[in-house]
Amino acid sequence: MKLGRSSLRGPTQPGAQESAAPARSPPPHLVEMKYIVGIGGMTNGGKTTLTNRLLSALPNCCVIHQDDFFKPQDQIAVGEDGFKQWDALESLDMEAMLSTVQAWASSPQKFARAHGVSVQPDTSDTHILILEGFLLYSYKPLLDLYSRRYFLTVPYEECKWRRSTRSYKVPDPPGLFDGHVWPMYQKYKRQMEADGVDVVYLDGTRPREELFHRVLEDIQNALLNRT
Ligand SMILES: Nc1ncnc2c1ncn2[C@@H]1O[C@H](COP(=O)(O)OP(=O)(O)OP(=O)(O)O)[C@@H](O)[C@H]1O
Ligand SMILES: NC(=O)c1ccc[n+]([C@@H]2O[C@H](CO)[C@@H](O)[C@H]2O)c1
Repeated sequence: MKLGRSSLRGPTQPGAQESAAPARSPPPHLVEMKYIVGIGGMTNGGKTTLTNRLLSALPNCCVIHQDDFFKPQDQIAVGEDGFKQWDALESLDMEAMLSTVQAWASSPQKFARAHGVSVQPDTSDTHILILEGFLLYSYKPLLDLYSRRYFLTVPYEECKWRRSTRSYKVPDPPGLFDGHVWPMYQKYKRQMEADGVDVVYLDGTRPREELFHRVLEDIQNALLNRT
């Protein structure tokens, strides 16, 4: 199933636009609005922090974390840089991630219920899905599905320092940041820019609350204007 942006919206009543009457837009309260937001960007840019704040503020909002789609460790190749290629797109099962997004799109209500998200009756025509991850805009089949693509960045030194404070399921071996993580980040970002992907850059060194309010207001405006 190919999900274009337009196919993510439509009348809630099948056939509503098929009558012989002159084509008219259904009244706003009958239009189901599906809105996919990407919270992407570099490792330790603050994606999870921002995502969690948005989740608690937005109605009918589900999340899919890209990190949940890492392949098992024994399937991660060792590259020419001498490191296991955790930061390569091939280390993620992106087909499975796409299927999960499609499951949400085909029935956001069912998806929300299955994931313990309560659906608010007064806003039930609006459904939001946040995709959170470090390589959201490098997998072509997902690219057109986003209504908004955010991209968090922090300077090299800040990123390296934040990363050194974290412990991942598989701990970083010495030298991983400079030998693999940072070069891969630069490679994918360059490619994204060369492909002309339209992203909204966010400065991840700004205070958490500022980032949250900026993105929340942006999403709320887009929902109001249905853009
Ligand atoms: N706006 C901010 N200002 C300062 N520190 C922040 C900010 N946002 C997040 N942090 C801190 O930076 C670190 C990384 O944050 P977070 O886990 O949200 O990033 P991430 O992009 O999801 O990382 P990754 O996906 O690589 O694990 C955490 O220690 C977090 O507390
Ligand atoms: N979640 C994991 O299984 C895992 C294992 C090894 C490395 N990582 C790192 O996660 C970051 C993205 O959030 C990448 O920079 C990976 O290096 C994750």
